Parts: sequence; C-alpha cells; structure tokens
Amino acid sequence: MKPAVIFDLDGTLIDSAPDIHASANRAFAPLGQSFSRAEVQGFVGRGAPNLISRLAQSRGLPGTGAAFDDLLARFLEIYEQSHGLTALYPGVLTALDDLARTGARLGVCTNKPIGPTRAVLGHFRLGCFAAVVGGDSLPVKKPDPAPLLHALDLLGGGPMIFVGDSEVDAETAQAARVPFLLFTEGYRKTPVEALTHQAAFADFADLPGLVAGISATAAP
Ligand SMILES: O=C(O)COP(=O)(O)O
Ligand SMILES: [Mg+2]
Repeated sequence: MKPAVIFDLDGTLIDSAPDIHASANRAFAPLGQSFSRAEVQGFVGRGAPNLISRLAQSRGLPGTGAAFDDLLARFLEIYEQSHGLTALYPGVLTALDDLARTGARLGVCTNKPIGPTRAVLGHFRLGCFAAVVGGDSLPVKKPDPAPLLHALDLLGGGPMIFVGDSEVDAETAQAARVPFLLFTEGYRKTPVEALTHQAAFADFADLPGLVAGISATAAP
C-alpha cells in the first residue's frame, strides 16, 4: 500500500504568519493593543484559541471568559477572509503533484480551526487532500496523536509519513509512532537537532525523494 503523506499547514505548506499577524492586530485594535510579527508567529502552532489567549495574557488581558470569547470570534471572522498576505512555500505544488502521481494518499492535519483551514486550501485551489483535519475537528489537538491518526483513518489506514515544521508536529509524530519529516523553513523555535525527526528538508523539491526513501525502507 502506498504511504499516506499527511501535512501540517501553517509554516509547512503555507507561510500564513503575515495574515495571522495582520488579523490579530485588527482584532486587538479596539483594545488598543498591537503585536510584532515575531510575537504572533511565536504562538502559532497550538491553535487559534491558544494564540489569542497567549497574546491577550502578554498584555495583561484575560485569556478566558466572555470578553476573550468575543475577541477570539472577532479574530476568526477577520482571519477566515484574509489570504492576501499568505503564500505557498516554493515548490509545494510541484511536490504535491509528484507525490500524487506516485500514488501517495495526501492529507492535512493542522491545529488551525477547520473553517479557516478549508478557506485557505480553497483559496490556493489545493483540492488534492482526501482528508483534512483541523484543530477543532476532534475534542483534542496536536500534539495528541488522535487528529493525525484520524486523518490516516480517513485516508484508509496503512503506512503514514507526517510532514511538519514545529515542536508540536515532532511530538505528535512521536506520540503516533510514525516517521516525521521536518520542514526547516517554518515557525520552529527549537534547533533542528533537538527535534526527533527522520529527515529534515529546506526545499520541497527534496520531499518526494525523502518520502520514496522512507517507503522503500518500510516495505516488507
Ligand atoms: O496554530 C495554528 O492555528 C495552526 O498551526 P499548524 O497548521 O502549524 O498546526
Ligand atoms: Mg505548523
């Protein structure tokens, strides 16, 4: 059986931090707060509620409760329609095409809520993913392995490779006991050597070869 290749989204397939940053600043503007790109990017990867809560708390605002819920809803409403500053990383489309041509089954497992996830995949016409699992698709998020294993189930099971950019993704792959390919140009804060991974890559042109290498090793 050909492997399922399941991708993280933010910092892996798309450089979305500029839109997340701009949307966060618009959501916080009525509260008189704004953030640098680095502050916002540092909190991407554990889902939108965590991002907005951490940003609020960094300015002494509550990270839970009714006012926080309004703030999060405002952010999500703004962000779901904001794609103009987001870009696919170079070589992503070609790599996805190449993988699909070899028969690989493709999926996405992100902590971004499913609404904005589907919106951004639609914006970039990324229709190649037969399974898309968001941060609110299940009661738990990555690094719990359940969302990743759920994406695999939706693809029909079998061997899997997870591709991601962050500490959370490395932990998720370990918890699910699956090979992890680390994209080094995303939003990771930890040195590459400190993250458990099968291989690391900075250029999507290298991805199909890495997937083929792992599949060959795993073959019975
Ligand atoms: O934190 C998020 O909203 C999503 O991040 P991810 O796509 O890297 O999982
Ligand atoms: Mg990521």
